[in-house]
Amino acid sequence: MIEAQELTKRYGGKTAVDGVSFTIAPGSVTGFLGPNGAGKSTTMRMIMGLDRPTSGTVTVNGKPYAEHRSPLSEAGALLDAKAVHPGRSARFHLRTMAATHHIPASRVSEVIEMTGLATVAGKRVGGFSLGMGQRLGIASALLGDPRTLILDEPVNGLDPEGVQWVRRLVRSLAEEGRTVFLSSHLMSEMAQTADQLLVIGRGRILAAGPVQQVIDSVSGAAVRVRSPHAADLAALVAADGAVVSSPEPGVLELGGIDAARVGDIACAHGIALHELSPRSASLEEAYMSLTQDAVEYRSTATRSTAPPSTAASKGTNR
Ligand SMILES: Nc1ncnc2c1ncn2[C@@H]1O[C@H](COP(=O)(O)OP(=O)(O)OP(=O)(O)O)[C@@H](O)[C@H]1O
Repeated sequence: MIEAQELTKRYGGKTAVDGVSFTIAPGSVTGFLGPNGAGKSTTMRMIMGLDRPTSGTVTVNGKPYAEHRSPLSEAGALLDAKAVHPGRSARFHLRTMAATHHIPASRVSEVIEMTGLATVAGKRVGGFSLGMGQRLGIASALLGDPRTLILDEPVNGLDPEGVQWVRRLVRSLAEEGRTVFLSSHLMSEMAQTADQLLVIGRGRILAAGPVQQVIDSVSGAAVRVRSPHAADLAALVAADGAVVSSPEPGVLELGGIDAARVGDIACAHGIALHELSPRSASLEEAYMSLTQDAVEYRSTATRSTAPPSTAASKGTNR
């Protein structure tokens, strides 16, 4: 369990995290989403006691992380996969961590197996690919068999098999009752992996809750209907409070009403329906809509009409 109360972090004049309060519950995977610079890494570092809050508090399993007697069994984190001495082997790195935290060496072998590092565990970390570095970071996070896992971009650099592996791993850790809090920029991945979402923009919480609830809160439930009597139906559902639009003759797109209510109204008035489909936005659409005012670094549009030699205009960061 992670609990933040009015958590704030300022760097000079820059407010990276601005009075956020949230609870990350055990037994589920909570996805942490937000544009570049939104404050995700800063929040995660404060949870792990690596950055001191300017004000507010954050606890892990009931206490500030640094106050736990065996912190690695309370929370394990992957925050910066590159933060390992490049001259050390993966096994040496994990053994050193284990020795300083009274974790048995047998656990080092276990996490090496769990993370698929067995064939490279004796090699220098400096020669690792991005994906191997991520696996080592996840192995380090798992070393203390922690009740809470905090993973910043864990699938970054992993191949599709690795991405699936992370998904299965975090799901099974949550099913064991652990708290799993992870960030990712891959919306499709998040939609498949997370149960809950916390969306942050410019240091503030934009949305929080179960994935579908967050999507519906942004896009609203919508229903598509096809009927030979679309105009009659439009008048009836509008009188019931629905927002009606008609993208083509005979087709209605309705907001503010659910499919069951539309079906009941049509039935009560003897109106035939040829299609009645609830529609939901994708997580990506909901995310874009939620964060549109909170994006700090926006790409310029690529001009599709430019000749091939100039069409590859690069997104520029402000
Ligand atoms: N040590 C620091 N000193 C000054 N400013 C910082 C520092 N760390 C972060 N910031 C600023 O705080 C804001 C939040 O940064 P943070 O790294 O937490 O965002 P993020 O959501 O993790 O972004 P990304 O998705 O790009 O990793 C940014 O504007 C960043 O430039």
